[in-house]
Amino acid sequence: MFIDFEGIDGSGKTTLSNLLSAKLKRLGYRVAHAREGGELQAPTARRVRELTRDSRLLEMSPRAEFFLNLARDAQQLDEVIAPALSRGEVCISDRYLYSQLALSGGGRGLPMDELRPACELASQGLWPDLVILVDVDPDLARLRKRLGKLQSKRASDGDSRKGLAGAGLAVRVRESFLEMARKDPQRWLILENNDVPLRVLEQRLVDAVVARLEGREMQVQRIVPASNHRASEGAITVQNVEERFFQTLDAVEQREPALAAWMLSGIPGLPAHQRRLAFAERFPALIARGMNGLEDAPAMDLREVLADVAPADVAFSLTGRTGTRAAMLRQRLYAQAPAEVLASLKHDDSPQAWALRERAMRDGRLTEVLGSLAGQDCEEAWVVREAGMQRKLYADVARSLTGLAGSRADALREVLLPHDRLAVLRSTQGLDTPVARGLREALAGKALKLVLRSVTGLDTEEAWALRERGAPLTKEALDSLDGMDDPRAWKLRVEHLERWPTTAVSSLEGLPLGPHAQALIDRVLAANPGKLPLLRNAYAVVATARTLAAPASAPRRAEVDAPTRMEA
Ligand SMILES: Nc1ncnc2c1ncn2[C@@H]1O[C@H](COP(=O)(O)OP(=O)(O)OP(=O)(O)O)[C@@H](O)[C@H]1O
Ligand SMILES: Cc1cn([C@H]2C[C@H](O)[C@@H](COP(=O)(O)O)O2)c(=O)[nH]c1=O
Repeated sequence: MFIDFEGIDGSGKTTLSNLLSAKLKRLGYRVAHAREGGELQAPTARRVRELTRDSRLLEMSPRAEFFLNLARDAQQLDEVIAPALSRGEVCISDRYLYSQLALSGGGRGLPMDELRPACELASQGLWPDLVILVDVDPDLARLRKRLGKLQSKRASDGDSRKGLAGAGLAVRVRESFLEMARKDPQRWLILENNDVPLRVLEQRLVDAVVARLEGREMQVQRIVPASNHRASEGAITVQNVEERFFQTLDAVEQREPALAAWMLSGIPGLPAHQRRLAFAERFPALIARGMNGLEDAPAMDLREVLADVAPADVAFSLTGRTGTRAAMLRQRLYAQAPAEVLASLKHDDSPQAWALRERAMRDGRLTEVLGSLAGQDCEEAWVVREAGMQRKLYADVARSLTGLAGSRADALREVLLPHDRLAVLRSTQGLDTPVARGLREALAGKALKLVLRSVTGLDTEEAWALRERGAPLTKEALDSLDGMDDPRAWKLRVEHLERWPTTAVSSLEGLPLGPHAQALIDRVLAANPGKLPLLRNAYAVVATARTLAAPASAPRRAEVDAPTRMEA
């Protein structure tokens, strides 16, 4: 029997397919997993995968990507899946040709009718007996994926081609999977993975698969394990969002405690701080990292407490923090976490910041010093950039130009472009310079997410045109409105709030809670009950607005543009 797992990135395919494989083996079945532990078993397929993920290949066309992905699946089929099936084993696959239909058809917009015959050829007529669609809210999938990477200390995908189109791609891919499942109910089983502990899901999955293996008919096409969300509790509104957020957090803590700790990231105010204290011993690194953007004294106290157990995360959380306590903490952390300490100095031109940079240069940490230079236009900074160019540290030099306007910076960007276009694009965040505009125009079709990020907060005709073009496709168009009160910002939020509800709300962060903002939040919450990332963002907006409105003596949030949202 051939069992395939499908679903968007971060939906839980790898986790659940591995759990199923292990359990079936324990039950005595002979099982082959074609992507054991997440690694494609065929070496050729692994090489093809590297190619499709390489972000330098920005010109890779949707058709070329499709055929490469077919090649990967054909190789897995010929080398791993077909032989296992012919040995009479149960063969489990983590993605198969349906992924290519969903990505290239649903995601990239190629005509499905033209894709299917090519998939048929690649499959040689061999299609799974059972497809498990692990279905999840795309916002939650991104959160879990990010959290998983933080906890396993794996590097983020960074510039993998995968992220470049923006988060909207996963939304379209998910819709495409659901459509395929709807049309082929005998083959597809949908397993909902939003608010259920993994062990419960695993059991339901094993029961369903064993029923199939024993020739018993499956009774259902969608497995929706009992959820903690109780509609009977009434609507969530701005008025009760604090109470409902913390109630929900309690429930999340029961099933995914690390996620609960991470959901507190960047939320100002005493109630969130008290919950951080309660989580700090169990998840020091997550709690420390999640204080990025918080400027109040209790947050600084907690950083000092966590400094020895989670030095890198505490250092990261100091980004944008100035003042004596932040400077002393950096001094203390430098020996254990020099890269993070230096990265936290972006836009800091204080004497203490320069003293640390000089120390790091003496220690031979050129790369890290370059990472600390965003926004610095003094001669010392240009000397370091020159040293970076001599060492061919092109991406790091580009990073050092982040947010820096002017002809000198643009001239260096021109030099860097042939080496690393995405790094240069990233450096144009918030800039309205000729190079920034030219690059955005050239890359909007290839790296829409980064292009939209680079116009965050920009109030130019070019930025508005890009947002209007991007908003139907991906949520990052609304991210780029963060804290903007312009009528065009409101229009975009309202027009696209059904598609990007979580982001329509988070983009209000930093704005006062006027009637317009309250009405939007209430409307989005009412339309999306039980959507966890949305509830978190709604509470973050409300808590931030309350903090900003509080008298100056009360604990306050950082600057309005500080990153208080969760990194996802
Ligand atoms: N129900 C759940 N409870 C807790 N954690 C979960 C749950 N489902 C998934 N996760 C976590 O979410 C993260 C993503 O899961 P996983 O890697 O299995 O997804 P995937 O679909 O294989 O993603 P990708 O296609 O990007 O490799 C993992 O860290 C996993 O542990
Ligand atoms: C670039 C890109 C790809 N996908 C899909 C298409 C492929 O089948 C898989 C490859 O991913 P994996 O990490 O090897 O499982 O993902 C996608 O969904 N989004 C993208 O941007």
